[in-house]
Amino acid sequence: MNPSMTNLFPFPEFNFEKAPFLIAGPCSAETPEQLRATVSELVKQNIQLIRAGVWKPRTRPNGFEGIGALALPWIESIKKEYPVRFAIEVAAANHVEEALKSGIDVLWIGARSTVNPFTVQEIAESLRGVDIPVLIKNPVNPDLALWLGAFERLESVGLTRLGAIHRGFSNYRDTIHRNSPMWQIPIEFRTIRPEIPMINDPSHISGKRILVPEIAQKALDLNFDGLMIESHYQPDTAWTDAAQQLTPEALGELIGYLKTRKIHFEGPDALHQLEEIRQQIDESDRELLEAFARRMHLVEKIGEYKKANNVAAFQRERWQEVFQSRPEWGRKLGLNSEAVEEIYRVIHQESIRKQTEILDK
Ligand SMILES: O=C(O)C(=O)C[C@]1(C(=O)O)C=C[C@@H](O)C=C1
Repeated sequence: MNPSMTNLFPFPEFNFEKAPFLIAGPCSAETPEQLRATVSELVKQNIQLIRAGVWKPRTRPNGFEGIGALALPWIESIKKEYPVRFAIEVAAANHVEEALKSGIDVLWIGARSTVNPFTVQEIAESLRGVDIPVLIKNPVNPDLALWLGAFERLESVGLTRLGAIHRGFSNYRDTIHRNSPMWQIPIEFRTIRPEIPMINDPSHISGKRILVPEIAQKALDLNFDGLMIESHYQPDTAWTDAAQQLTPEALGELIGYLKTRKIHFEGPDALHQLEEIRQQIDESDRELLEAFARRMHLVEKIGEYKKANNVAAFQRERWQEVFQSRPEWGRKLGLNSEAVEEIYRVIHQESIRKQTEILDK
């Protein structure tokens, strides 16, 4: 368990030992009955932090845009009945004001707000001097700097209890996922800000309940600190995101079979073996780089030859030949041909950079 989770959620009753830490609840608060029924079932699954959308940013107008502040008294009364805390989304200063007045425990900034520095700044200003956990979803577009920038804006007004939510990135057309996970972005985020807990939202990435388990498991394989999963007592009747919500019972089953991973290897034998394999990796990386340097040397040689003969750096036909054959060579060696393609894209970029440098010298 990441110790910074206890800093993020300084609630003594929260049980972080029972990994993964879960936030669950309906996409939207719809009616007092729906919210109460969902919470009463989630409590049976040991959920301690309930999510519920109160103000809903919708892509198109005239849809259900959330109950708004009218749902806040429902939350207050449910909190008196059940041992739960609530997290809601805020997208403007007046949302923050209403949420704080109603004793909401945790706020989150949605993907459509993170994308807009004015909105994030407005929310930050409205939170100056307030000590409350705030979770920041990744922006809808795959822009790591924008995501990091939102944290900096909240930190600059003195907020210290911050967490990140990875909810995936928008697609132009429908793909298998509603939002592409682009796992490398949260990985890079955690390399830069390792102290910030990272929560995965498999519901918004998958968009379909059937895909929620594999995304949730992948997040745990990557050692995410928690999961935020949409759950509704009658998902098929949900007013928003009906396809991706799980019943509390299905959520309980999912929790039962998700596997959490240890952060590190344990015991001298395991460590010794790991060390040995890592030494072999160091060795093959050296060989790889030597091969790359040899290749670049040949590319430079062709570059000089191109300069002497006044020939363009980019040679489409030869490049197509290389680009088509190498993934196939890789595949025969048991490698993932898409990864080989990716590597050759980068290699070609570097060849072109080097040769244009030579041509323009
Ligand atoms: O074959 C060439 O002309 C090269 O310069 C080598 C190379 C490569 O990296 O393989 C680089 C640039 C060209 O567009 C095609 C291929």
